Amino acid sequence: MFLWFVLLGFCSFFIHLYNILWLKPERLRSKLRRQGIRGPSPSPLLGNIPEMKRIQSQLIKPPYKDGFVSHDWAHFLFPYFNHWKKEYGPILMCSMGNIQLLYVSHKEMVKEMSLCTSLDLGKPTYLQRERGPLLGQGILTSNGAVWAHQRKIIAPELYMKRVKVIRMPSGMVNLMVESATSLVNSWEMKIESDGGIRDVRIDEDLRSFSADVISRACFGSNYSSGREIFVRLRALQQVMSKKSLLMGLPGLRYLPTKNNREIWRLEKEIRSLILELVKERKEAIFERDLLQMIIDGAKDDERGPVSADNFIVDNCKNIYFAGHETTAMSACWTLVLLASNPEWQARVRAEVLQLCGGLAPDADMLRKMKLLTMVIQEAMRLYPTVVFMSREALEEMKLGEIHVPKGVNIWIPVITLHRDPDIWGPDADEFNPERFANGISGACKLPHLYLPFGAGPRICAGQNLAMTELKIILALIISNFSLSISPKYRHSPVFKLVIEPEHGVNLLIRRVQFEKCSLEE
Ligand code: HEM
Repeated sequence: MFLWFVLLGFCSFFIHLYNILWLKPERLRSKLRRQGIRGPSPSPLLGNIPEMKRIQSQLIKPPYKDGFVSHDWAHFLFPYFNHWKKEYGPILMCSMGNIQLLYVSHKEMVKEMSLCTSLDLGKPTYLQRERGPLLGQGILTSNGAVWAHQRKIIAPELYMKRVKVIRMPSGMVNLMVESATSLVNSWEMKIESDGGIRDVRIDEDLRSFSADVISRACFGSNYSSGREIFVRLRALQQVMSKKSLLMGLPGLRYLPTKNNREIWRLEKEIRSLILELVKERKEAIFERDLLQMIIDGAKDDERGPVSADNFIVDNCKNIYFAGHETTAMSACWTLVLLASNPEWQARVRAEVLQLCGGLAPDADMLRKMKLLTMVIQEAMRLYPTVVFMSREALEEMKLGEIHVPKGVNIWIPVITLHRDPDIWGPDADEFNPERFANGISGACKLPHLYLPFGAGPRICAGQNLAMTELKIILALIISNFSLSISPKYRHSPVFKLVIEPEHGVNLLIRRVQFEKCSLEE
């Protein structure tokens, strides 16, 4: 009898595995196939992961040339998609483990998706499973009513009018200027001690700046404790990015591998640090910053105290993840572009100095920085930190001419769309901020395909805060220093959940001989 039950248990387990690993994805594929959508044949357990690895390994990267920044990097990151696109067209299907993907670079369909407001088109559910330790069930990964509740709490806090006067005594702009000024001062000290010019590794400094800003926006007076959390979140992101290509493999995250044990440790530490902060809050004076909004929002969550804690922890982690690396890396790529384009550097510097006249930028000056805005927009076109816009059909739905079955993931390759000569013209691969002189709609034929902040109801909630932060740090750097590419710099953008410089960014930095533009006393 016992043996019979064991045998039955084994059989049900294998039938279940067979169902989730092969039958279910195959059903989705056959529904797509019947509509004429094609793609590479998947293997049962890994889908197309082995072929992805094979194509990637066959790719020969051109050798580095000192000081040379080529923008032709996108196809080195995901060569398999380009390879398959040539064979199967702009809408193709493929699988990562048991995740069934629809890769869509078809312009009309991307437009349809950007405009789709249905809650049936949500964030991929695998994100909660696979990136759980980093993102949990916060605003970035949740769907339906849970997401709508989180968006209602978080998004209004990040709107422009709030960014200008956000609840800290001196306002968010001044706080950002304070953080940016301390970075400028630290570079100045380094340069002086080196006799007027210094080779500086800028990416870590920009990460610290961005961490500082977001800690202050989120945690107000507790921002130094917030930074402790950041250090661990960054470490968690690094560990988790190591396994991103295997993400579709079921059960992998439960194995006590070295990586997973590190992930679990960091996750636990982050959780207790955030909850400690919340506890301190309850005992201290009431403060109206983003953390307080999230704590108040958690009270409306009717799923009990454990869920309220998860609500707070997950959303704090989400704000960190959403706003930290993205902003730091966007600033980094913009500086690389300015350093390798001295003409634009001089034009932006002249604009900032003319508008600021040696003073710290305020909201009004920032609004008038047209050239700087154009440069940032062009940098985010060539180096979008988030390279795919991803969605899942949470119910069967029609997008364009395609009936997308429930459970199919849709990936829109932002990098490919941002380089398409049909959209941007023959100089699509070149740095030319002039194209944004008349805004995004003047820059290209299909403005809804410019997606650095995503699109639709899930568009980046922090884009105003991000643009303000970028303008402040870049204005202060460019008005105080002149930049050129260091011989140490090797241009190699890589994907680690966002697009990062593989070997960091080294720039040669000199003081410019103008009046210093810093925080006004
Ligand atoms: C240059 C910097 C930034 C870039 C490039 C960026 C980009 C993005 C992108 C592409 C998305 C996904 C949109 C989609 O799937 O359609 C997103 C979502 C989001 N971002 Fe940003 N982001 C930046 C900075 C920030 C900052 C500073 C914050 C907050 C402090 C923030 C908060 C969010 C939130 C909360 C979401 C989730 C929105 C939702 O799902 O409802 N982002 N961001």
